[in-house]
Order: sequence, then C-alpha cells, then structure tokens
Amino acid sequence: MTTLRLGTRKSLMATTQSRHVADVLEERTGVTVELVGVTTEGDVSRAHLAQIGGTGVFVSALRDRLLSGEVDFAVHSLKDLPTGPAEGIALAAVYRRDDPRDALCGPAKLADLPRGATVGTGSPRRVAQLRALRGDLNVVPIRGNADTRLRKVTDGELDAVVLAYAGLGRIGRLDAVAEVLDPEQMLPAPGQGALAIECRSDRADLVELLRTVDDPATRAAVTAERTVLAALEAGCAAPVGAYATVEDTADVESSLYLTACVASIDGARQVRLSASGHPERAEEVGRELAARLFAQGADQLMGERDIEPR
Ligand SMILES: NCc1[nH]cc(CCC(=O)O)c1CC(=O)O
Repeated sequence: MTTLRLGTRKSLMATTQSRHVADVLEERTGVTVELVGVTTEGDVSRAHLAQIGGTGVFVSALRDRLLSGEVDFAVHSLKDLPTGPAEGIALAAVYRRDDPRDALCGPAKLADLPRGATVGTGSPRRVAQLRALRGDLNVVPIRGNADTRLRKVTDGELDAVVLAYAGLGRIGRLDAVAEVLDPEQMLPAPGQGALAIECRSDRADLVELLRTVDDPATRAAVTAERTVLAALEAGCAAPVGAYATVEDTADVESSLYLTACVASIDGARQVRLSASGHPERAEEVGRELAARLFAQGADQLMGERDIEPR
C-alpha cells in the first residue's frame, strides 16, 4: 500500500483543506495520505503581506519541500499561488471550488455600519472595492490569520473585517459572518475558494494519480481569472478582482463567463468588464479581457497602491 506525504502549512485553515483533499484522494485511489506540517515565511513574518511582496510567501517553502523530495505533494489555497510557472513543479489538480465570495464579519451588514466605521483588510483589492461601495469607511490594513483578525472585531479595535467565506468555513467561523458580499458588489480574488495541488513535474505517475481530484470546470474558471492577473502583470497585492463561472463543461456548447475589475485604491475610479467563451479558450478569454482593461486605463489605476487610510 502506497503512503503519500502531503506538505501543508500548519494553520487550521491549511490543515483542514489539506486533510479534506487527502480524504478524497484516499477514497478515490486507495492510497494512504499523511500530513507533514511546514512553516512558511508568510506564517512567521510580521510585515504586511502587501509589503513583503505578497506573491508566493505561503507557497515557496512548500515547493522547496517538493523539490527536495521531503514531501510528495502539496495543497495550497489557489489564490496564494503566483501566476508564473514554477521550475520543476506541476499543477497536478485544481480541486473543486468552494464559495468564492468575500464576507463582511462583525455585528452589522455593510449598509448598516455607522458613518466612518473602521473596517480591516490587508488586501488592496478589498480596500479599493470597499471604498467604492462606502466612501465614508475608514479602511485600515491588518494582518494575521483569520482568528486574529476576527478577534480585533470582538475586542472593539475594529468595527468589521472582510475575509474569504471559504476560509471561514474551513476554520468553523461562519458564525462571524454578517453579510456575504455578492460578486456584483465585490469581485473575489482570482482563484479564491479553490485549491491547488502540486507535485514535482518529473513524477508522471503521481501527476496522473493526483489528477483524480481535478475539477475541469474550476480549472478553466481559475485559469481565466489568473490569466487576467498575469496579463495585467499584477500580483495578489494589486487591486484586481476576477471571477469566472463555467456552465456544463461536458457540452460542446458550454460557456465560461468572466468578469474582472481594476480599481484605484481610493475607490474613486473602477473599470469592470466581462467576457465569455468556451472553457477550452479560458486563457484567450482572460487575455482579451486584460487587453480591454488596459485600453480603459487599468495600468493607471493599479499604479496607486498605498493602502494606508486617506
Ligand atoms: N491570503 C490568505 C488566504 N488565502 C486563502 C484564504 C481563504 C481561502 C480561499 O480563498 O481559498 C485566505 C484568507 C482570506 O483571504 O480571508
């Protein structure tokens, strides 16, 4: 009987999603999966993620363990993966997406927060879109895991925080959600709610085994979303939202619908556009949309990255 070592960050969110993928893989293939906890720079650094570059801080330590052979595969939150390819690493599977939306956590819905309420988030994308929705809010940068952020609300330091609904579900904290923000109001990060399963690209039989947990519809959707991000030459620290859905992958008629936005960090200006195409053309759909965003001034909007309150 084969035992595979699954490298994972040690947080509750990471171990929950890793164990879930492990269980599904065990059930579908008969292998045994053992979790191996790995500490990453993103878990120990006190700097704001946007400042330490954001891209890849949670990911590179796990990839190092794959390349050294200490672990066989890794599960990441897909939105934390840099868009560029990684030498020697294969994206063997994209696991079916959970709820992709952002959630406002605190005592009140967005419309019911008092004027000038203080809302915490570390993400320029959320900052820009929050300010676009409610220009009076005092949006402040925060860091730390979801539990730490939620505690700032219960401690009274903040009136609310915005976190990914999927992550809150994985740590059992959906009780903290006051309002789930519809993508019409707030576009999620590219890949939000989906999981990436990576292994060494030279292990062809392992790539094939891991593919049993791949979800082609999610893969096409996140490919389109991440292509927008890559084509804009933006990282996870950019005020860029993107969300794609796929209808009926089996069908020749099936369609992918993609919406993306770029917003100025003060929330005053926003470009938001949609495109569609066959899921097999996910990259082209993403590239075309990025070109249209550029044509509407996306690069000027992205230039303004200071997330400190005005
Ligand atoms: N950057 C941290 C991160 N990476 C993935 C998630 C949530 C789960 C997901 O989107 O899959 C979170 C926390 C958050 O944004 O609230």
